[in-house]
Amino acid sequence: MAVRLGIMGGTFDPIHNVHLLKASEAAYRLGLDEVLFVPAGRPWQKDLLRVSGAEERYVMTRLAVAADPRFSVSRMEVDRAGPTYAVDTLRELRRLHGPCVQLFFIAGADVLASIATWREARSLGELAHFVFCSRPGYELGGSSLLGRERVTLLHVPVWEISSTVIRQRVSRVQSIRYLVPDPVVDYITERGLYRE
Ligand SMILES: Nc1ncnc2c1ncn2[C@@H]1O[C@H](COP(=O)(O)OP(=O)(O)OP(=O)(O)O)[C@@H](O)[C@H]1O
Ligand SMILES: O=C(O)c1ccc[n+]([C@@H]2O[C@H](COP(=O)([O-])O)[C@@H](O)[C@H]2O)c1
Repeated sequence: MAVRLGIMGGTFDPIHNVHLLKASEAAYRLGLDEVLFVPAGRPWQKDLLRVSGAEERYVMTRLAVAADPRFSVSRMEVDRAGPTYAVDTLRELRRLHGPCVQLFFIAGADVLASIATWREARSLGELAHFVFCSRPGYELGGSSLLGRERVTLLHVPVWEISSTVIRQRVSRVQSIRYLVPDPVVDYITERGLYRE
């Protein structure tokens, strides 16, 4: 039987508990065998001068998923030169795993509105099935670009957490405990990240 592989892409600056909740819900609801977290190396649609180093974001992602045997982390986008495009990642995963794997790209509802701006957007639906999760402030609707049969809409218990909120809380010396996994809290504290 084909392996069902979830791909959880993100800048993860830092990774937070909603990222983990979404991956877990998608794994449960779609019967995924594994979810691969893929920290973006150079997320070209974000202000790169304000994004933490890829290596730090990769380490935080490793720390966050370590306790869950369904989750793993890929360095593929961190190690790839140039701007990070999902289309390259999906093609590389297809090449690595061959035709016996089914790919499921997991994203938040905000991505529905912006996916048309992604590199080679029209090819994405041919490379993976897309799973969009509810997110406060964003409509969870269909995608004319990807096509109905290539998309699953997933209602997850929503939280108004974002990496932006986490960074702001750290800079204001507010607690982030229970918003991000404990080992990530400790790493942020030890490295003095987001203090400004
Ligand atoms: N609260 C949330 N609910 C649902 N999806 C979310 C939520 N936060 C992030 N995501 C999704 O997780 C994926 C990775 O997002 P990202 O790493 O940019 O986190 P973020 O919290 O959106 O970051 P930032 O606040 O820095 O923009 C994206 O698909 C995004 O839509
Ligand atoms: O392929 C693209 O052009 C593209 C443009 C913007 C975002 N993405 C991917 O979307 C995922 C979430 O991105 P972000 O910027 O919300 O952290 C992550 O895997 C990014 O690499 C991909």
